[in-house]
Amino acid sequence: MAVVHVSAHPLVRHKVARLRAADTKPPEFRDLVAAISRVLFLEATADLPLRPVPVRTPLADTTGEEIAARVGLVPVLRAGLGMADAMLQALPEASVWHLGLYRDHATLKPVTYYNKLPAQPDMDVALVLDPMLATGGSAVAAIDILKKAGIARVVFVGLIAAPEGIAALVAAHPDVPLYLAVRDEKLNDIGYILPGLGDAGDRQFGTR
Ligand SMILES: O=P(O)(O)OC[C@H]1O[C@H](OP(=O)(O)OP(=O)(O)O)[C@H](O)[C@@H]1O
Ligand SMILES: O=c1cc[nH]c(=O)[nH]1
Ligand SMILES: [Mg+2]
Repeated sequence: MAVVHVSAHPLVRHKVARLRAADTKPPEFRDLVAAISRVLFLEATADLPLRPVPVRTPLADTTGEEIAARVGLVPVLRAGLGMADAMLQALPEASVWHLGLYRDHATLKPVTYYNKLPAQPDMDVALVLDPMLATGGSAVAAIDILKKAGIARVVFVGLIAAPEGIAALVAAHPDVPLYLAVRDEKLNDIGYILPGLGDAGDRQFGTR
């Protein structure tokens, strides 16, 4: 059964309120996406393995630790881009694999238009990044692609999730843990999350 982790961090709750507000303009919206993503990244990577590493301080030799897992960040275009930038600042050694998916407005089904996964991905864990988990179709499709490419360990990190999307993702990929900023109430009749924040891609990049 999948682990569904909804952040209890006060900073996340504080920032999500501003993220939702209709009067938040793209520059502030992008800053908020980055700030929330940094907290979620820490929560989603708290169990990464470490290995010992020798360190010479100005005074003595000692043993430190370094992250032993190869981490891939997989932003789902467009809206996942801001999340990946924030996480890459925290872990610059991570690889970034871009996946282009958009949701067809009529069918609500995901359409894949770009895939920059390496031919032989050699990552230990891939974090799929998408601010919005609505019907779950896009997240399920992104994870299908990663698993077909041979990635054994996948984690989903999102900002706002509808119960319908969580259920669809857990049903399709029960081995994939979810790290979320907030679980919302429901989808409206055209597949948008309520109360949500509108279209996360448009709000980050000023397109409408
Ligand atoms: O759970 P789902 O029902 O699949 O919906 C969620 C998807 O919709 C949004 O992308 P969108 O299609 O708006 O593309 P964009 O990021 O380019 O705006 C969002 O960023 C997710 O990828
Ligand atoms: O509410 C929603 C649903 C899908 N995609 C978004 O950007 N927002
Ligand atoms: Mg969009």
